[in-house]
Amino acid sequence: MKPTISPSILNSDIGDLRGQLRLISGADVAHVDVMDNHFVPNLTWGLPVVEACVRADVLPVDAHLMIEDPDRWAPAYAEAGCASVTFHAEAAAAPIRLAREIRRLGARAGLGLRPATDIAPYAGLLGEFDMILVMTVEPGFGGQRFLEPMLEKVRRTRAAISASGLQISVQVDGGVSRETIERAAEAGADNFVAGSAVFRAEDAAAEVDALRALAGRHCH
Ligand SMILES: O=C(CO)[C@@H](O)[C@H](O)COP(=O)(O)O
Ligand SMILES: [Co+2]
Repeated sequence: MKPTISPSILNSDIGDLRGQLRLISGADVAHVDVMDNHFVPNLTWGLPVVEACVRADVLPVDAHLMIEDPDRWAPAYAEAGCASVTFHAEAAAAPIRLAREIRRLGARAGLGLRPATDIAPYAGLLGEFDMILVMTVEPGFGGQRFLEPMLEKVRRTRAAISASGLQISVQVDGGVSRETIERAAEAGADNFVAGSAVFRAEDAAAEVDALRALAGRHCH
């Protein structure tokens, strides 16, 4: 699979949302983190800001919902025009029904896994999803250190997908940088969320290109 780079706008200057999205227009997708201060101990924004990202029409929008009760809230993000909507396995009451609803509304469905959540119980559900998100930090904040033990989970996730014969993306999110992206790609990830690595770089566009090139050495 060709590597795709999804900068997270979590730590960008969102007072200038459109400008920040233009800065990363050479990326593949804009990753937008929705946090509700319940599922994670942090609060960001909700549907209006995500709609503004979609309306800016710079990049497809990947909504990462770190919220309780995604069964209730996630469909609205698909209706808003997000290219993909990821909800967390730990929070969903009816993940299959929710994934089908997201797809019916025209978005790709993603299943997010906290570091402590294994892929094995969800292996039978892979066909319901377009993307599996392996969190490589504890969700809630940008700028954290990449959790190396998650590489093993990325490997097992990719192996389960290969065994199923399906074409499903493996996304890694958290601490992805020039230092870590190659190991994540080698383990089987093909979609890379990078927040601080991109927005703290002097040249965000060049950083996106550099990350893509490094991942491309390992993605097939
Ligand atoms: O979902 C999250 C955090 O919970 C991420 O999308 C972060 O925003 C990524 O930021 P960096 O770790 O790349 O700084
Ligand atoms: Co995220």
